[in-house]
Amino acid sequence: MGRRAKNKQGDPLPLHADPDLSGSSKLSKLKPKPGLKGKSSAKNLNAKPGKRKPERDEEEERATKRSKGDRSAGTFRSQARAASTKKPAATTKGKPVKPNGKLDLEEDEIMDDDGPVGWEDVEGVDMQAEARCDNESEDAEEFTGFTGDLEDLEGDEDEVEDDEPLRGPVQEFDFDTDSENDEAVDLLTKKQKSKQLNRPPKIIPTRSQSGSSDSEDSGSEDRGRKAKGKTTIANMEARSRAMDAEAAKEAELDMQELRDAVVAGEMESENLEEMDSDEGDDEKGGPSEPVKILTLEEREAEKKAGGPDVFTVQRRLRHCVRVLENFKKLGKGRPRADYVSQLISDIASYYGYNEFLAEKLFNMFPVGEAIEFFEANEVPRPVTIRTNTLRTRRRDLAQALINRGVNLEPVGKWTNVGLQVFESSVPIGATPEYLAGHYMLQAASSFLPVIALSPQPNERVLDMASAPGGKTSHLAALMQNTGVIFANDANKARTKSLTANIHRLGCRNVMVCSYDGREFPKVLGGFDRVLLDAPCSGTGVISKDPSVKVNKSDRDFMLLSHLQKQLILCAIDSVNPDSKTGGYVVYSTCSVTIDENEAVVDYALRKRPNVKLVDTGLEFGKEGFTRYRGKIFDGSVKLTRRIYPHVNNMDGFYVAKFKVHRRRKVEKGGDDDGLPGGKGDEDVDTGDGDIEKPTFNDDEDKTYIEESKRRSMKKKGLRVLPRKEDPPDDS
Ligand SMILES: C[S@@+](CC[C@H](N)C(=O)[O-])C[C@H]1O[C@@H](n2cnc3c(N)ncnc32)[C@H](O)[C@@H]1O
Repeated sequence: MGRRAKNKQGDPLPLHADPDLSGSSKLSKLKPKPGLKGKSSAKNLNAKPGKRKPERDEEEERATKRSKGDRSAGTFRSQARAASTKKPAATTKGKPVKPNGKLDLEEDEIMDDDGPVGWEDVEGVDMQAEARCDNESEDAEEFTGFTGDLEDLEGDEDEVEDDEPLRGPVQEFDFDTDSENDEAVDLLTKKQKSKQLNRPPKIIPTRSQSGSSDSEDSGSEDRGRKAKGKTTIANMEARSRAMDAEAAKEAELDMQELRDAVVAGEMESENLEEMDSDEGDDEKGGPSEPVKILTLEEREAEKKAGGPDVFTVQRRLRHCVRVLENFKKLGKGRPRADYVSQLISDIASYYGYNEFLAEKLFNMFPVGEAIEFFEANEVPRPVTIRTNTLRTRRRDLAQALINRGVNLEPVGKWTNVGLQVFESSVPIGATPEYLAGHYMLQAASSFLPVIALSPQPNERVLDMASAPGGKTSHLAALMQNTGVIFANDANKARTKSLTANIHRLGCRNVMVCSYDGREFPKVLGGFDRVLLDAPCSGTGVISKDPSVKVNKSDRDFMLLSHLQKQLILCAIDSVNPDSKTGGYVVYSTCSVTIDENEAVVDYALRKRPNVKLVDTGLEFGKEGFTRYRGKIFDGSVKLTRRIYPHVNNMDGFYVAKFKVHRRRKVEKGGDDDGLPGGKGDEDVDTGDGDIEKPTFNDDEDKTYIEESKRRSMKKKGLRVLPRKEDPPDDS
C-alpha cells in the first residue's frame, strides 16, 4: 500500500498483484532514524512480554500511533511496546470509542466477560487451550438488555443537545451519483479530521519517507482536500475511488521503492560490517561493537542477566534480516540456523511473543515478510461496520451516521455493504441506528466467508459455530429473510448474544440451537449450504487480542486442529449433495496457521472423497499452501484463500469452499484410505436418513484419543499415568 493512502481499507490487492513483500524492502525500514540513535538503549526487553513500561515520550508516541489505524505506522522501534495496543479509530472528543459506546476501550473488554471464548464448554476439548471467537464485535452481549423504544432514543434531548454534529447541516449522501470525474469529497471537517489521514512519518522511515517530502506531501494533500471544498457527501464513492487511484499510485511508488531497495540492498550488503558499526554508534556517539550472534547458552545467559536492551536487539534484528536475505554473500561461515534462531529469539522478545509462537509464525513467511507480519500485528485494523440490508441501505445508513458526526466511507469495491469508520463524535456501538439494527460492527475480513458461501434465497443453511452472529445475520440478509438458517453454537451462554443480535438486526429466518457441532448431521442434516467458522487460535487477530502472543502452546494447536478436523467432516456430512441450488461448505478461521487451515482442509479432502475444493469467488487473498515444511497437501488447496494483516490491512483470515458431491461406494477390497481419487465407482445416494457417522483414522487419532481419556480421567479425579511420549509435532 502506498505511503499516504494506507489509512484507507481500500480494495485489497488482487491475487496476482500482491506485492512481493519479501526481500530487502524491510531493510530500509529497519534503519533507525538518526535522531533516535542510542535513545532506546538499556531498556530491558526481558520484562514480561508486552508489558514493558514505556517512557513518557514513548507513551505519547504510542498514543499517536494508536490513533492512526495504519499498519505502515508501525515501526521496528515502536513495536516492542505495542503489545498493549488498543482498539482503534473511532473516538469521542479525543477519547477512544468503544463499539458499545463506552469510552476507553481495554483489550479485556473486547473479550467476552467469561474470558476467552470458543470451545471452553465443549466436551473433549482442553479448557486450557483457548480458542478465539473471531473478530466480530462482541458488543452485542452488552446490549442484550436494551428493551427501550427506539423513538425514545431518537428523541433523547440530552443526547441531541450534547451531540454537536446532530445540529449540523444535514448532508446529502448518494452512492449512485458519482463519476470518475466527480470532485473528491472531503468528509472530514476540521474538527472531525481523520487521525489516520494525519499520521506522522515513520519513526524508522522507509527510503521514500526519509526524504524531504512526507510531511509536505501530507500537508499538500490536506490542502488539496480543503481546496476541493467542503464535504458535500453527494459522492462519497467518488472520493473513495479517488483514494483508490491514489493508493494505486502509491502502490506503484512502493514497488519502485522495493526495487530500489533490492538494488541498494545488494550494494549495502557489501558494506554490511561498516553499516552495522555505523548504526551501532553507542550513546556517547562512539562506534559500538560489531553485531554478535549468540549461541543458545549465551542467549540464556543474556536472558538471565536481565535480557538485551532494545538497541542491541534492534541492531541484531536488522543484521540477521540482512544476512538471511542474502545469505550466500553474507553468511560468512556461520550456519544459517544460528541467524534464524537468533532472529526468532529477538522477535519474541521485541514483539512480546512466546518463542514457540514466534517461531511458528516466522516459519510461515520469507524473512522480510515475517517482519511485516509481526509489525502489522502491532497496529490496529480499521474499524468497519456492515450495513444490515434487511433494515436499510448503505447510502441511507452512511447519511444518517454522517449526520451524527461519524467520518466514514465505503470499505472497498469488493463489498457493497461495508463502511469504514475513521472517527466519530458519537459512540459507534450505541447510535440509534445501531440499536435499530441498521448495522453490525464487523471486521471486513469476516464478510469473506459469507460472500464465499453465497447463500441463495429459500435455501436451508447451517451456521455450525455461529455466536455472536455476525455471519449469521449477514447470511440472513443475503437470503432476504427467506429459507431457514440454523444458527448453532456449542456454547449456550454465547447463544444469548447471538439471539440478541438476530433480533436487533431483524433476521426472521433464523433458528438458534446449541449442539456440539460434532453432533451434526445426527441432529439435523440435508442442508443446501453449511458455514463452519471454526473455533481457532486467533493468530489472525493478534492486533485485537495480543494475549494470543503468549498463551498458545504446541498442544493447543494440536487440539484445535483435531477439533477442527472433526467439525469439518460433520459440516460436510450435513450437506445435501443433491441440493438443487447449493451443496457447498465454507470453512473459515481467523487464524493464519497451517495446522488450523490447510491441514484441516487437506484432511477433509482425504477423508471425504466426495468433496472437492472450488474457487471461493473472492477477488483477493493469497493462495493456500500446497506444501509446507515437508507436508504436501492436495494441489487444489491453492484454491483456498489467506488474508493477511500486512498484505490486506484486514484481520488474518482463511477461507475454503467445498462442493459436496454424492458419496461413492468404495469397491470391495479397494482403496479405503479416504484419499481422493479412490477406486469407488458406484453412486450411492446416502440421503438424509442414510448419513454415515464420521469416521476417523484410528492411528492418526490415537494420540488425541489418549489425551481425551487422560483429561476425562483427570476430571473424574482419577490418577493419570505420565504420558508415554510427547505428542507428535503437527506443524
Ligand atoms: C469463530 S467463533 C464464531 C463466530 C461467528 N461465526 C460469527 O460470525 O459471529 C467460533 C464459535 O465456535 C463455537 N464452538 C466451539 N466449539 C464448538 C463446537 N464443538 N461446536 C459448535 N460450536 C463450537 C464457540 O462457542 C464460538 O462461538
